[in-house]
Amino acid sequence: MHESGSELGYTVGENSSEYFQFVLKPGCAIRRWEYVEISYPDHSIVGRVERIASRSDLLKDNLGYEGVERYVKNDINEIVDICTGSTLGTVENGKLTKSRYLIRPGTLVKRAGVKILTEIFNPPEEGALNVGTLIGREDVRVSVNVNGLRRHLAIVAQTGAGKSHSAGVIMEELMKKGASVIVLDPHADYVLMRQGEGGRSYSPFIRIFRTPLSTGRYSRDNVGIVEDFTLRFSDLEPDEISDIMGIKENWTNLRKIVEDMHSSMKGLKDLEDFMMSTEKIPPEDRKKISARIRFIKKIKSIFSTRTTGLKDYVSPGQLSIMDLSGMDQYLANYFSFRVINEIMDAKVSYDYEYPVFIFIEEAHNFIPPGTNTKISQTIKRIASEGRKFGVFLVVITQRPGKIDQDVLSQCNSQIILRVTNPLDKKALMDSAESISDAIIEDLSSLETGEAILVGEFVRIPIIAKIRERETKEGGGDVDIASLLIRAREERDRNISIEGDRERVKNIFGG
Ligand SMILES: Nc1ncnc2c1ncn2[C@@H]1O[C@H](COP(=O)(O)OP(=O)(O)OP(=O)(O)O)[C@@H](O)[C@H]1O
Repeated sequence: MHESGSELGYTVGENSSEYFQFVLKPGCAIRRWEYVEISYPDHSIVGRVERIASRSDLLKDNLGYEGVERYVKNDINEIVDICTGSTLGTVENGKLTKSRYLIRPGTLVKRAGVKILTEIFNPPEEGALNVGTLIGREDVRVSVNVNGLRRHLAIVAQTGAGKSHSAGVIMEELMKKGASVIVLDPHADYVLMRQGEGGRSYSPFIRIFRTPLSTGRYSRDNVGIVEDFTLRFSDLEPDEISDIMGIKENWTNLRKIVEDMHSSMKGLKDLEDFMMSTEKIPPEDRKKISARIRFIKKIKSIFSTRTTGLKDYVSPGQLSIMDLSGMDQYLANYFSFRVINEIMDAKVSYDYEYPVFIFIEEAHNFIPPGTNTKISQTIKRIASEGRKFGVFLVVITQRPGKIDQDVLSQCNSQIILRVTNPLDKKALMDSAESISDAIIEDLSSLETGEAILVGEFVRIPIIAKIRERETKEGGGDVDIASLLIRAREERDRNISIEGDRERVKNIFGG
């Protein structure tokens, strides 16, 4: 790392309050996105290097190899390195404001110091969530402000770029602050969070719920205590029974039959009663509903003597992970709807005082554009009204182009990791004014774990390296090479066992 505060060069040519360019001091190395500082007696202007170019007026492209070699061998060096920077703002009395000062040619540019960068990117605020460090400046921590999550957060990137990792970091920080957090986890990416050295300190605050229908990507031995998310049949409305039976919302005939069966039931109304009630409906209806009845019988393990409720999964400082792995999407939708609808009801009626954060992994599967399912309606409602009641979304997706655009544009803060697909870039660009052309251009060149943070939770767009996780990750990339070594070893073991058997057979016969 280069010394902070060291001289880098002087401004040249035309400069403005937004952009400036400087000629680099010989021997100085600089990288794109590095932070620089122009100091005046009463304020400092902080900028970021956006472009680096090197120019020679002598070494023209028509010179030919020998010509260039002659200059180089005679040490004729008149190469000029020009850096173009954009101003991030002016720091005056420790406060960052938009820069309106003129930068004149011939002004000294220095590498930005730790102090000034820390003032900007990691201000000492109660609501600061520590998410990582500045790219190229591991000595400068970056935090985002929890109050900026008031208008929801989107975490967007192509697969493998670090969405779940980043979401886990935000969850850890929220737990430190005592937030109530719910995670809808269709691929069991978060169920190992209680494991590992760091995870153990969080484990008293993490509960994992799994419906008996979730296949569970990791066994209970790996995950530890997992609580069943169950339903008591008698707590269900006819509409919910239809949802569970996989009867679509517009299949009104079948829904009506379920309603008739439900209203013909007497007494306890458990699943057995419900199935018996097919006897009380006309034979043609019985025929129509028979396949769905067979289906609900197959999934009867989700029913129990108790419905898992709000008090189980919402509590101050608790992170509740809903492991939905292996479930059909419509059942995942039903359970997710149940959970977030109950949260919204409790918040609207002021039954739960504290803010609740709902993380939705693979959000494009819950709210694809143009759908009007109960889960999508509820998510849309939270996106537009949640902030009034203290319910905040963290929407995680690899397909910003394949998610309801209203919900995406209600997410006023965004963590964007590597994205290369042009359609997804366009969707991002359309979703927020704060995402400029320059940001979109940079998205393809981000490394795994590098992110652009934009919107209400930061003062200015930041390019950061998201910090290491303290809790254990699930669902990371598999190391194919080491797995193949194990596969070869197993194959060779099998071959040698076979060989031994063969030899024994030859010695003893048969
Ligand atoms: N900031 C980071 N620091 C270190 N490693 C990281 C970071 N971000 C991601 N990784 C690693 O990169 C791999 C992919 O990350 P992750 O699973 O979070 O990606 P993803 O975008 O959620 O992928 P998918 O869409 O497939 O779920 C993981 O092995 C993870 O540990």
